[in-house]
Amino acid sequence: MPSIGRLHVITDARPGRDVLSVVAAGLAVGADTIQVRVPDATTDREAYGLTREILRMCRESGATCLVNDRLHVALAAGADGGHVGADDLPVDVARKILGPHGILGATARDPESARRAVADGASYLGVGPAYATRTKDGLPDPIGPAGVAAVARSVTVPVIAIGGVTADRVGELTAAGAYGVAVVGAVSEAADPAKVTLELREALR
Ligand SMILES: Cc1ncc(COP(=O)(O)OP(=O)(O)O)c(N)n1
Ligand SMILES: Cc1ncsc1CCOP(=O)(O)O
Ligand SMILES: [Mg+2]
Repeated sequence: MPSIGRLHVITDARPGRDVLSVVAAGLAVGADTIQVRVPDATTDREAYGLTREILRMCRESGATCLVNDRLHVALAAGADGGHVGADDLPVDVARKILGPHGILGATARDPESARRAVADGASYLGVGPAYATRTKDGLPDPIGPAGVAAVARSVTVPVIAIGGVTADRVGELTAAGAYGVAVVGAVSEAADPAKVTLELREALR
């Protein structure tokens, strides 16, 4: 049975990123969950192919493979689940599609939406943006560790903090009640993605 994991490396959907080499580097040093997140312009055919390759890498490493937004691709590829936010299928509908055993992440930034997402079938919550981030445009203001704590107090499912996460910030996020973290830029922008992933892994101990 795949686990939700504590160190989620999310593929960088920005142009010019070497996604597979970053995934390989992260898996080699302990990333326990990979989330496949692609540009909106990516075709389903391309998303499926990428997911199948990343799933193969995850199976070799014993890591969990999730797909962002496109649950049909997750199902078609045989991934372990998916992640939905405000612009994606509603959580209750996503749960119906994934079935009772799939891992379903949902984005939440306050206790009310967090409780609703869990009631609707979320297995874990992606909570943030915890800090400012350049990776995704149009986000609301960061909620900080205090905002993560408010959500973590309100639910019993794992909280994965996301948004501007770096190794030096992991301690305050786990102290706030986060079970784990999700990272894009700190790993994908690193000269040595494996080194940064290892630092994140160590910070989660
Ligand atoms: C672990 C995790 N948390 C939050 C998100 C954000 O998902 P969403 O709000 O659907 O935004 P997009 O990622 O689809 O742009 C996530 N992907 N993973
Ligand atoms: C997809 C998403 N949702 C909230 S923040 C974010 C991007 C996180 O990227 P980074 O780890 O580089 O801040
Ligand atoms: Mg989404």
